[in-house]
Formats: sequence, C-alpha cells, structure tokens
Amino acid sequence: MTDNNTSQQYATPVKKVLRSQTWNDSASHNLTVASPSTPASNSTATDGGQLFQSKPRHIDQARAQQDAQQAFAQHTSEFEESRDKLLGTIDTTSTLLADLRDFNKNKRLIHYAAADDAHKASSSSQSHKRSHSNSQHSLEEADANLHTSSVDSAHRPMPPAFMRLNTTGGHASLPSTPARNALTNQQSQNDDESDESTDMSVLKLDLRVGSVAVNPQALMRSLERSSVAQLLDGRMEKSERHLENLKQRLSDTQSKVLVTGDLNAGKSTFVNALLRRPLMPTDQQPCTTVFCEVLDASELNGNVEEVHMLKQGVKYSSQDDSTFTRHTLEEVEQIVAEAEEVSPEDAPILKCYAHDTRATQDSLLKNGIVDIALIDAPGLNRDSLKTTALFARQEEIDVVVFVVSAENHFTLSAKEFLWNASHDKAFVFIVVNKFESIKNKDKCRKLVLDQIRQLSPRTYEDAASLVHFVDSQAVFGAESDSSAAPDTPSEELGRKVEGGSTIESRSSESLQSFARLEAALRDFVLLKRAKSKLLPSKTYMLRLLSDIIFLAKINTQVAQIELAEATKALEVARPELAKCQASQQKLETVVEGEEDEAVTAVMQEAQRKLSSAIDLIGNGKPAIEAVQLPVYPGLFNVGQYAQEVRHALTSSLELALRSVEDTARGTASQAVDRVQKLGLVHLPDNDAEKRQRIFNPDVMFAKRRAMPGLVGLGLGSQVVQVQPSDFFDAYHHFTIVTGGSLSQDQSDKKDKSSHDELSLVSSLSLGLGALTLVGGKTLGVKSAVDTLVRISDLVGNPTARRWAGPVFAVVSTGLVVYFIYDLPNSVPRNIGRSIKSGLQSGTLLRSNDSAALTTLAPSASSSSAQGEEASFTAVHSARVGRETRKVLRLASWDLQERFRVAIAQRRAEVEKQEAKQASANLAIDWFDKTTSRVIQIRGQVDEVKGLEA
Ligand SMILES: Nc1nc2c(ncn2[C@@H]2O[C@H](COP(=O)(O)OP(=O)(O)OP(=O)(O)O)[C@@H](O)[C@H]2O)c(=O)[nH]1
Repeated sequence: MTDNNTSQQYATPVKKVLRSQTWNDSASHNLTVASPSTPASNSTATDGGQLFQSKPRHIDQARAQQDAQQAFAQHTSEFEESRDKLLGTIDTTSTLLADLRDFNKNKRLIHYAAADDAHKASSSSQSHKRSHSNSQHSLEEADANLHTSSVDSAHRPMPPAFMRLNTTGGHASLPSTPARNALTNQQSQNDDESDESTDMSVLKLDLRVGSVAVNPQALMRSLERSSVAQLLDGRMEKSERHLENLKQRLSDTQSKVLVTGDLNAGKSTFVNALLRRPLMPTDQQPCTTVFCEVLDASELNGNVEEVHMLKQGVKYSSQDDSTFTRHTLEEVEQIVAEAEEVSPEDAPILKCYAHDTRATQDSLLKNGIVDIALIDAPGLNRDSLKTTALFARQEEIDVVVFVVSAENHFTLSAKEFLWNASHDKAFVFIVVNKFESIKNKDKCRKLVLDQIRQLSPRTYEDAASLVHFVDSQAVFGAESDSSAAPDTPSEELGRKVEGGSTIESRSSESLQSFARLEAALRDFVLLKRAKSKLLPSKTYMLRLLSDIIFLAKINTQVAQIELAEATKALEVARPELAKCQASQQKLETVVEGEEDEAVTAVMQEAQRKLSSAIDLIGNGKPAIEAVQLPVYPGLFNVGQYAQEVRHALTSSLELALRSVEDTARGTASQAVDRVQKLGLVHLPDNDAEKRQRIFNPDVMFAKRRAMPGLVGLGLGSQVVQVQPSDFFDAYHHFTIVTGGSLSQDQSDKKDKSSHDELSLVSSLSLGLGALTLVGGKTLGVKSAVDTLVRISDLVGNPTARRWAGPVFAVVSTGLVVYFIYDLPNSVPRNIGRSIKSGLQSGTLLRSNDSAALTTLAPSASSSSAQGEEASFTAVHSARVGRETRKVLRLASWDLQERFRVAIAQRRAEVEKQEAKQASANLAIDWFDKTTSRVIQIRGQVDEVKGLEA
C-alpha cells in the first residue's frame, strides 16, 4: 500500500457516504493558502478569490514556506520564553501547594470555604476590619488583583445547575447578563437550595454521597472539620499531580486537538476534510462511539499506518505491544461499530497512525513544526457528555474544536459542554458546519454568534479567528463524480442555488471558508501555541492561585474570629484561675484553723462531761439522770444487787459517752457546714464545682455504738464482776475511823494496794467506826486515839479485863448491824468508787479484748502496750477528737478536691484558649505570607506573554 492510494482503501465502508467519493488533489491544493487573520464573519468571495490567483504554484509554496519558517522562528523563541516562565511559576505553585498541604496536615486544619462560611466570615470580618487592617488590606489588594487578572472571576463558569435552570430546551438561549445576575443574586439569597457550596473552583470539593449530590451546606455541617480538611488534602494532592502533568505537557512538543460537538454535526467529516482522506467513518446516523486519535505515521510510528487500540488501565506506549492491540486502518469502522454496544466510559481509545500526503505547509498533521494529534470524539448526548467533558478537561488537550451543525445550533448538551470547556481552556475553536445548506446565512451567523457570546465570551471576543462557518463536506464534494450518492455536497449545492449564484461560486466560497478555517486552526495550534498550549496551564494556575487566595482569606478571617474569641475567653479564664489559686491557698489555712478549733472544743467538752460523769459514778450515782439504781432487794440478794448496780453504773457511763459523742457530732456538723460555706463563697460560679458531699453525722461513732456495751466502752468484763470490796467500803469506813482526813489520792493509793492488807485495817476501823457510830456521832481521830488509850488502860485493869469480853461482843454486834444497815448505800458507793478508780487509772481499759481497745483507742492500746496507763476520759476524748478531725479532714479534702478540679478546669481552659490564640496567630501570619506569595506568583503568571486575547 502506498501513500498515494491510501485514500482509495477507504472508498468501500458499508455505512459510509464516503464510499462513493473520490479525493481530488486539485481541490485540496486550492485550499493551501489562507489568511489567518481574515475574520470568518467578514469572509467574502472576493477575499477568498485572492487566495486562488493563478500564480505559479512553486512560487507560492516557497514564499509560504519561508513565511512560515520566519514566523515559526519568532514564535518558537517567544513560546519558549513564555513556557519557561510558566514552568517556573508551576514549580513555585507546586511548592506553595505542598506547603499548604503540610500546614493542613501538621500545623492546623485548613478551614474549607463553604458558601455560608464565606458569608459569615465576610460579615464578621467587618467587625475585625479595624483591628486587623493590615492583613485585611493585603487581602483586599489580593482581591483587587484577582479581579484585574487576565482570567478573572467574571469568567468563571456558571454551574451546570444554572444551565439546567435557565434553558428550556435544545435551542434555548441563556438569559442575558442582567437576568443572569438577577438569577445569581436570587440563588445566593437562597443558599440552602443552591448547588454552589463555595467560591472555589480547582480545589472545590466534590461533596457527593455515592452518586447523589447532597446539599453541600448540610453535608459540610455534618462533616467533622478534620474530615473536610482531609478531603481538601486529597483535592490539593490531585492538583499537585495536575500541575506535574501540566509541566510535562508544556515540555512536550505534541499538541492535541480534540474535535467534539453534537451528534451528527459532522465531526468525523470535518476530521477527514482536514486530513483530505476518509479516515474516520461517517454516517447519517450517529456512529462515532470511540475516541480516535489521528497521528502522523511518518513521524510517530516509523512510517507505518496502523491502529493501536489501547488496553484499559494500562499506560499506553507505542513501543510496548502489551499496552495495546494492533489493527489496520480498515478495521476502524468495524471497531467503531462494535463499540456502539458499550457505554461511553468503556469505549476503547484508538491511536490511528496515518500518513498525511499534503504538503508540509498545508498539512495540520504533518506540519513540520509540532506533532499534532487530531482526536475525533463521540457526539455529545446525555450518555457521552460526561465522558467527553472529562476527556476535554485533560491537561494534554491543547485545543478543543467544537463542531456544531448550522442546521441545529447548540443543543442542551452542547451548551453545557461548551460552557465548561471554555471555562477550562478559555478559547474554543468553533466550527459551524453544514453552513452551505442554510438559506438565510446572516441570520444563522448572528444567532450562532449570539449564543457563543453567552457560552464562551472569550471565544466570542476572538470570533474572527475562532468561529468558522463552513461546509466540511464541500471539501470532498467539489469535484465528486456523477455516480456519487444523491446527497453529496456538490449535488446538494447545485440544487440549492439561489439569488442567481452559480454552483461553482457557492462551491468555491465553501472551499475558501474551509481554507480560512484551516489557516486559522494551523495558526491557532501552531503559531499561537502559546495561546493553545500555554493558556490552559495559565488558566489552571490562575484558578488555583485564586482558590488559594480565597482559602487564605477565609482562613485568615476564621483565625481572626478565633483569636478574638480566645482573647475574650482568656480575659475571663485567667483571672478566674488566679482567683481560684489564691482562694485555695487562703482556704487551706482557714480550714486547718476550723479543724483545730472544732477538735479542741470537742475534746474539751468530752473531758469535762466524762470527768463529771465519772465523778458521779465515783459517788455511787449514775452518770445520767435517766438511769436509776436498782432497788435494794435485801440482805439475802445483796450479791445480785451489787451486780445490778454495776450494770446500772456502766450503762449510765455508756449514755454519758453517747451524750459526749452527740455533742461532738453537732460540733463537727457545724464545722463541716462552715467549711462547705467557705467553698460556696470562694469557688467559681459553677454548679458542677459546687456540688458538695452531704455530711451525715450519724455515721460518726456508729462503729463504736454497734459494738456490744462493754466492748464499745473499751472496758474489760471485770467492770461488771462483783468484788468483795463492793460490800466492804474500806475507804469509807477508814474515813469514818480517821475522821475523814484521808485524802482522795491517799484513798486511791490505798485502793491500789492489795485487798489482804486492807482487810486487817478495815476490820479494826470498822469496829471502831461502829463503836463511834453507836455513840451517835463520829468522834474523829483524837477520840479514836483516846478510845484506844482507854482500851489499853482497861486491858491493864483487871476490872476492865473483866468487862472487855462483853464490850467487844457489843461492839462487834454493832458493827455487824451497821454493816447490814448501810449496805444499800455502801454497795453503790463502793462499786462507784472502784469503777471510778479503774476508769481514772485505766486499769479497767486493760481489756483482754485488745482488738476492741485498738479500734476505740489506738493510743490507749499503744500506751498500754508500753506499760503506760491512759484514763477512760483521755482515751475517749482523744477518740472523739480524732473522729471529729477525720470528718473535718474529709470535708476539707472534699473542698480541696473541688478546688483542685476547678483549678484544673480553669487551667485547661486557659491552656486551650492560649493554644487557640497561638494557632490563630500562626494561621493569620502564615496565610498573610501565603497571600503575598500567591500575589507574587500571580504577577509572574500574568507576565507570561503571548496569551492576550
Ligand atoms: N451537507 C453537509 N453534510 C454533512 C457535512 N458534514 C457532515 N455531513 C453529513 O452529516 C452526517 C453525519 O456526519 P458525521 O461526520 O458522521 O457526523 P459526526 O458528528 O461525526 O457523527 P457522530 O460522531 O456519529 O455523532 C453524514 O451523513 C455526513 O455526510 C457538511 O458539511 N455538509
């Protein structure tokens, strides 16, 4: 197969109208020279006529080649300068983006700018304007710069929702600018129903749940800030990759031209017309279902014409057979036909390596300047729109050629696509095809241009170069043979002659239009590479930088709000913390004083009460009036009487002790109350902190009271055991005998000596006592001595010796009578005295039940272990004091604990607010610097030349 007959091989596809066409060299050569600057809208037959002057062909070609070389040399140096600048800014932007990600990850979560946040922030920023005028200034400056930048927010695309909202059908036009503004205002008033969540574009988050878009504000509110920051990080990462791709793309010498448009608009025919060969299948029915990239076989595939069908999910390399399957060009139609069954996303991508037989200065594909890839895309409909839009967004796509049928104008899908494509690429090359068949051409031109003005304002501004009204079919049809199908362009042209025009003139007009288109496209793709190749990068960069500025603005405002909040909170929290700490120290001393005072009072009261109780008992009386001594049951039951008296006296002692404890409870209660009130006064106003323990005084001494009587008293069982001394009141009778001069101490000492020693003296004194009592009065020591003298005298006297027996008998009888007579009084007295003595000396405490004693009086048990003695009063007053101290310590500890908690809370609050303050300051500072960096980079991007409209 040779290059010359390649076209013939495409003459037989089943579905093709092209099967009947032949390729005319002269027709294609007639289209070689065109003026790129000639406005399409002003094209006339005369203009075109100059292009077809009959000059010697080789002169034209040489001149054109020379011009092209000169233009290219100039263009190359300009392009390279601009490209290098742009590459530099891409590097700095990548670094900036990396810093932004690092800040988001490691320093502070970036606040994503939702529309409502932006609104809040801007309204609240009013109040912060004065205090932060400096940073605000830089932001306003940034804003101003943004709006004067070459791609400003006015050129931001309207969201698809808006398109749907305002188009009523395939031919509906967008509302005029004021109407659109009104609608936009209305939208912003109705934020909750708006699809537009933020003012972001490149870094805008895709807030979708599954495949369903949800209300972004609601979703943003439900998402944790960290989740949003994470999503944003993902977006920035993607943007980093995109920048990397842009860099690669800028360094790449290839230019990719995507040809897309409505179904059946004539895209494939247009591609074939550019190539002057029927490479792509065309049909009256929509047929293109694949993305087919046409490349120059001589430059890029070792001069071999073939098709590579890319394998999905594998990075394509023409050198690696495993990344594609090989096919012949003839198989394209078959592949395309088979792909009709699959969804657009799964449709294969073809790389068609083909020869372009045209001269270098005419050919788009084999132009000698840059490698061109012409991509024929499926027609736009609901199914393919998204896929094609995604394809078009790829940074490798330098030029989007949008083919629209002059018969149908723009469908809804076309509008949506064009709107988005012009947002991404700023300029779209528009081919209004099938123009020959339009009767009222001016009206059609006007209508189409009006729509373009709204859909792609920048394209409209350069409509002379970018919008072309042509008939692609005419390129083939000018000299088609008579056997061509009835609807071939030439025949059609012939049928539609009007207003006296000839077939030839209409046909040549079409050819001229197409020639102008080709020249403009070559110019756009080759000579204005800066525009076609650099501009998408510049556009992307500016949008990204604008997003970063917006993020910086929002985050600065949020940080300012946080700073103000933290400062305000610290104004309250810091003094509260200091107050708490001071109160705590002060209260420590006060509470200790309260504790000592209460314990001292309790112990003193216990000693006083117990001493008086023991005194009463010592006198044989119950310590408490409520307790009565038993009734004397008579001489024969005197033992039982003694037993009952002991019980009664110890019971009264228990009651006295209880009374002491009750008093201690009261005192402790009052002290606890005072301590708690101190807390109420000094603790900060916070119910949780003031929630205090309820003091239950009944718990005090409950353990002791639960013990059995004697154990509870800490007394041994001997206290209730009847003793002989209970009946013989040695002290009492001795007192009587000695005239009562024996002191209590002496008496106690006597009690301590053995009962045996006492018994002799007791007997004697008892007898003497009885004698004196019989006399009706107490005689005193002197009388007793006198009596003894007299008795001894009598013993010496025989008369007296004779009387001694009877007298002794009388005395003894008296003693016995007296003893019996005095028993009801002497028994309680004796017992009382014995108990008192035991309590005071502590001997009664020396219980065998050491465990009980330890519980009641650890000090007593330890002192008794060391051989010391502690009195009942001392033991119990110490115990009561200790118990009271314990209770107060608990109340004090509770108060301290509440202070500890309150202080910890205040400290945590202060630390939190300080951290917030530091974080806000960091953010303000960081975003201020970031804004400056962005402004600087944006200045450099703006300086990139050759991208002006
Ligand atoms: N009169 C006229 N017919 C054209 C022109 N361009 C294409 N056609 C016809 O329009 C029909 C569709 O052409 P295609 O090139 O297959 O259209 P397409 O846009 O590639 O179609 P799909 O990609 O399948 O949507 C064919 O019958 C063509 O012959 C033109 O400029 N003038």
